[in-house]
Amino acid sequence: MLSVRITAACGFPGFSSEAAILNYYRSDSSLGIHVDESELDHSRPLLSLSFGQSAIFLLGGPQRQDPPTAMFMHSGDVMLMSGPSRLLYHAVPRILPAPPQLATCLEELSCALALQVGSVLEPVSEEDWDVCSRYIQSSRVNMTVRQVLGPGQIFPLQTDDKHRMVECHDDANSGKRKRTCSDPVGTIDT
Ligand SMILES: O=C(O)CCC(=O)C(=O)O
Ligand SMILES: [Fe+2]
Repeated sequence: MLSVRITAACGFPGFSSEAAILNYYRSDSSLGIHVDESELDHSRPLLSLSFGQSAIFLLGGPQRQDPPTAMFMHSGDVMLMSGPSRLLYHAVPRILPAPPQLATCLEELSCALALQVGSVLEPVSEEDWDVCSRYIQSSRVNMTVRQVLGPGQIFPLQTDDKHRMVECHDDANSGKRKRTCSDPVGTIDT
C-alpha cells in the first residue's frame, strides 16, 4: 500500500507491487554494477527504500562503461527509477555510518508509531521495533519494490507440494484467495 501511494505521488498511478527484494548490508558489504531488467514492463517504475546506515550509490548510464554519478543514500531516502533512468547501470560500492540523527529519529518514531493505527503504516510491537532499530543502527537494509508483469499478463500456474498444478484466484464472495486444482479434487482456502 505504501509503495502504491509513493509511486502514485510520483506520477505512476496503478503501480502493482508484485515483488520485492530485500538487500541486507553490513558495514563491509557492497553490491556490484547491474541493471534491473528482468521485469517484463520497463515502463513501470522501480521503487527503492533505504533504512539504517548510509550508502554511496553510483548511478551510471545505459552502457556499463558510462561514467557514474555518486550520491548518498541515507535512511528514509526513497528513490524511483523510471523513464530514462529505469534501465541505467547502478551499484552500491560502500556503506557508511549513518548521520548521528538516525538514533534520535528512531527514538521519536518509536513514540509516534502508537499513533499510526488505521494509517498506511501498520503498528509493530515494541519488541519487534527494538530488534529492528538495533539492527539498522549497525546495518543497512534496502528494499526494492517491483511490478514484474507486463500489461494483461498473469502469474504462471504454480505446483503445490503434491505436484498438482494449482491456479490462484480471488474469490469474489469471500474475498479470500482460493487455489483450484487442475486435477479437481476440491478447492482449498488459503
Ligand atoms: O541497495 C540499493 O540501494 C540498491 C539495490 C539494488 O540496486 C537492487 O536491489 O537491485
Ligand atoms: Fe538494482
